[in-house]
Amino acid sequence: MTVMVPSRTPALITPGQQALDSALHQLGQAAEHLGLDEGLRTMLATPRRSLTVSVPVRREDGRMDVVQGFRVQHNVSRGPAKGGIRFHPSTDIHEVTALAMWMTWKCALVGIPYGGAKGGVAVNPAELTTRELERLTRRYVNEILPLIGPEKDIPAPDVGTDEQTMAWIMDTYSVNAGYSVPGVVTGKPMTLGGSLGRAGATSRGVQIAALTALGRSPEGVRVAVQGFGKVGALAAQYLSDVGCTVVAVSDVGGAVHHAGGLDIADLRAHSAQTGGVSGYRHADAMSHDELFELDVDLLIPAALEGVITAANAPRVRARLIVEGANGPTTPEADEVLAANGTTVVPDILANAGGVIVSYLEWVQNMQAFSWSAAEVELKLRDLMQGAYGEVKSLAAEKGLTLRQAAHVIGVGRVAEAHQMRGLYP
Ligand SMILES: NC(=O)C1=CN([C@@H]2O[C@H](COP(=O)(O)OP(=O)(O)OC[C@H]3O[C@@H](n4cnc5c(N)ncnc54)[C@H](OP(=O)(O)O)[C@@H]3O)[C@@H](O)[C@H]2O)C=CC1
Ligand SMILES: O=C(O)CCC(=O)C(=O)O
Repeated sequence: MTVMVPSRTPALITPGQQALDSALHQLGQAAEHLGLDEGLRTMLATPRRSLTVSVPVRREDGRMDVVQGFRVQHNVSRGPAKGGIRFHPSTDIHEVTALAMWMTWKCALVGIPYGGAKGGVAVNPAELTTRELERLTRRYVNEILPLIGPEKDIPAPDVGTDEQTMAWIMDTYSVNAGYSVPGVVTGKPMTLGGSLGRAGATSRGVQIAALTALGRSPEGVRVAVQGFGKVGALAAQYLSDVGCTVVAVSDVGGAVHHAGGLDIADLRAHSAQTGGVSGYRHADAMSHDELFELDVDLLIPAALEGVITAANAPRVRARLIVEGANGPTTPEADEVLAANGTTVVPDILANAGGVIVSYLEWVQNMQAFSWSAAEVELKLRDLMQGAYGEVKSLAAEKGLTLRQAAHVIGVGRVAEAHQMRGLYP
């Protein structure tokens, strides 16, 4: 594909700005391929609504901390805004904007009737007690209350949040409404209207994407996973369950490696007991950087953005990368990987299982109805495999990478929605 893309800033300041720069670069490439006019490109590059809030949080010792929170609705042309809420100390408005933009293309790519959003609070949840976290979550929700709602903008879990956080969000919104509104948030506990299959949905989608991309028996396929949270740990588990050999995983505290394969269920139990993978007795410690350079067949980044860069991409030996995380590969790294013949299944396709089952949860909530685990799994599989097939065909037809093809499809569908709704009143 011949591309004219926005010039890239060499000296970037925050990881969030770097993520937004990557997202804009990817949009620029897709817009060029689609021949979108300047006005439409600007609309698609610009979030519809961005809210920055100050969130006071009363600490157990009586101290008052004030942290920043964000909710960005990137696009709502295809339906209500949808996307997770992240609690992480380095979150900023730029990162949340990039993540919201990726949600827009992701929902369009897999054909679910949503726009894209994301939220974040610049806080380290590991440093707060449960009571402090609850107070923080409720106050943040009160601050973003005018934006969210089951027909407007539906949050979900992301880094540092979980189904307990979603339960507090649902309760805070419902108390304000005066009645229970389960459809305001997805990724809820089952008892509050959660869906069977949502907890493992992103990882199940990663597994489906990985097995489809491999196109051969998973038996003996060697895997390394960066990030051992909600997405990474279950992706490792599901791949191990079908015969892959997961040789290394990492979390913030370190990486562990065992060439003969890790017992993922046992390692998950160790991590739950000790707070991390480090110190697991059936594996050796290795550095975070070494994990990316292991001689494996499949590498799954499942933590944060910008971890595969121009600096380490030349040393990546995996032939296949399946992006559990959002934005783990920079555009410069993409070029290196493509030149080296490494296939990258991009985030907006590979990790779409989460938002797909969130959509199914929301549909169930809106109809006060529930599907069985098997029904949810079937619908997830259909949507994932359908999207994968479309991306692969377009990539082959036009000579694009899977990321370029996925963006052309996602951006193209959103552009079409804008055009049909009438761009220039
Ligand atoms: N949850 C979901 O449904 C979806 C999530 N995603 C994306 O998947 C990624 C992970 O999200 P999720 O699993 O929910 O988040 P979690 O908070 O559950 O887990 C994040 C994991 O990443 C680890 N981590 C953070 N920084 C590093 C690092 N520098 N090196 C190694 N490990 C690191 C954390 O370690 P520690 O535990 O030690 O802090 C933790 O194990 C994010 O990019 C998210 O946007 C995408 C689609 C849906
Ligand atoms: O489940 C959802 O609604 C969104 C999940 C998410 O934040 C993501 O796909 O990045």
